[in-house]
Amino acid sequence: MPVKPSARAKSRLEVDGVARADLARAIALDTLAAATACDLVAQVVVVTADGVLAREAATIPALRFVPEGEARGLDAAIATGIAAIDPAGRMPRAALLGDLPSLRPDDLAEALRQANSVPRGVVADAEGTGSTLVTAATGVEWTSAFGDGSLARHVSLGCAALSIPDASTLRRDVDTAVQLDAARALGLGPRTVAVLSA
Ligand SMILES: Nc1nc2c(ncn2[C@@H]2O[C@H](COP(=O)(O)OP(=O)(O)OP(=O)(O)O)[C@@H](O)[C@H]2O)c(=O)[nH]1
Ligand SMILES: C[C@H](OP(=O)(O)O)C(=O)O
Repeated sequence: MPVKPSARAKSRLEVDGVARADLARAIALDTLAAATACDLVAQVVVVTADGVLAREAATIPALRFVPEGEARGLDAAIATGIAAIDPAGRMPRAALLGDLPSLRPDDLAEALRQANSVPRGVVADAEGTGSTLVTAATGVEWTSAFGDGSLARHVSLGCAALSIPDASTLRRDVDTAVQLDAARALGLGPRTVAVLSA
């Protein structure tokens, strides 16, 4: 999971009375907590340069932090994480965006179960244009092309679009206040709720 330093993250997320960096970090922490609670996940690896996030995540079990180093941008950060844990592709790997504050472990498990039967997989975001999860099976070289309109790019890289319900919490990434409202309707994680109600 790539996580941008909170001071620079979620530039489009304006919520009255809430510090954007605190909200961005809480969203990332809720996403991390859900991923670590997923039965099909052996290890969650976070690639970040955000030291505060690393400290606050100390209460979440079994996380591994990889420094971002010289890598620049989302795909480079993911590639750094993959290289740190499994450069030869000896196990199935997945990149999960860190801005899914409603994520439920079972929704991630459903996608990973489906991913087991394809060489590469992708989960579309709720709008149907971006991506929230990209997977690669054992022995398949890692590649990702996140960013605006990434779903089509991932499909052209050979990722099968996984069949995940529209309302799955795995599809609800949050960049704007409108998307945060949509996430709230699915049920936000406790850290995000705490920041919003402080
Ligand atoms: N480590 C790392 N993570 C990134 C980087 N860019 C984006 N991410 C993470 O990738 C996920 C999706 O990020 P975006 O929605 O594209 O970026 P954002 O900064 O959160 O939001 P915007 O300001 O709206 O672009 C989030 O978990 C981000 O924290 C990066 O350069 N490095
Ligand atoms: C990263 C990007 O999503 P965003 O969060 O920028 O909408 C994507 O869909 O690949």
